[in-house]
Amino acid sequence: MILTVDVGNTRIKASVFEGNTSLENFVFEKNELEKKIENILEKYPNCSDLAVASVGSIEKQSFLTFENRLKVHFFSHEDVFPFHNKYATPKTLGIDRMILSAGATLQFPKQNRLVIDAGTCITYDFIDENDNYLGGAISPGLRLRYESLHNFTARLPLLTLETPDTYIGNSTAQAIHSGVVNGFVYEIDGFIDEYRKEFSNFIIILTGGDADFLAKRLKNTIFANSNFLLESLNQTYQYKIDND
Ligand SMILES: Nc1ncnc2c1ncn2[C@@H]1O[C@H](COP(=O)(O)OP(=O)(O)OP(=O)(O)O)[C@@H](O)[C@H]1O
Ligand SMILES: CC(C)(CO)[C@@H](O)C(=O)NCCC(=O)O
Ligand SMILES: [K+]
Repeated sequence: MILTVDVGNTRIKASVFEGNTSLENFVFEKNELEKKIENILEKYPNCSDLAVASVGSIEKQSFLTFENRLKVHFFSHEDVFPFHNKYATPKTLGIDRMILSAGATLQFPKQNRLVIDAGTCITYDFIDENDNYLGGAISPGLRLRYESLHNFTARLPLLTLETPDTYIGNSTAQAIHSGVVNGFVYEIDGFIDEYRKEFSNFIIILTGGDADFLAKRLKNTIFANSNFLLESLNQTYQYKIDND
């Protein structure tokens, strides 16, 4: 059994895998890390490996305490990945984007793939049918948009996610919901349309904390898999073991 841990910008997600099957998922805050992992290992004592991808502030050292019980692997740019990295600054490419791209490459061989992760940030990653990682985009996520409007203006309230009735918001609240939610949806549909102009065929993988909310609102039909990063982490770890 493999325990996979995704340290995101906001929260931590973990899953226990038996082969390719996820047995249970966990979500927790950064200050609970050690205690939560202890609990998971108590419940699943057959975990033999711990695979971590972190874009957050948590470093490798935080996982060293588990090394006497499990094989711990903290993913970095030094690892083997199943794609050719064409990013001009490969060392600064987020490890979450690398894991998502590895998962897309391994799960959907020999085709163009676009991965959209709607989390704290929205990230777009494109891997072509020859397994070249080309790059993509980074923009603010849904919650970050609500928070930025409030934090960087004098008068805008902090609102929580609500689906706007129309794109013509007729009050401050409706205008904000329209700007944030419709803007979010138009952006993603717009990017997909742009990729369609250049690549006739590609599969789209939508993941992240806002994936389910988004999937039903996009013009383009896409299947959401909010577990894709953890699944990819499990697969990239197996790939690493086979190719080291
Ligand atoms: N409890 C929650 N805390 C934070 N965001 C949440 C929560 N529940 C739903 N969300 C939604 O999920 C989005 C954040 O996604 P996610 O949880 O994937 O972020 P994350 O943990 O920071 O991971 P990453 O850094 O990989 O994006 C927010 O825009 C928000 O709308
Ligand atoms: C874009 C985020 C914040 C998304 O989690 C992360 O992938 C990151 O910190 N990336 C580094 C910059 C880059 O990917 O080019
Ligand atoms: K993200």
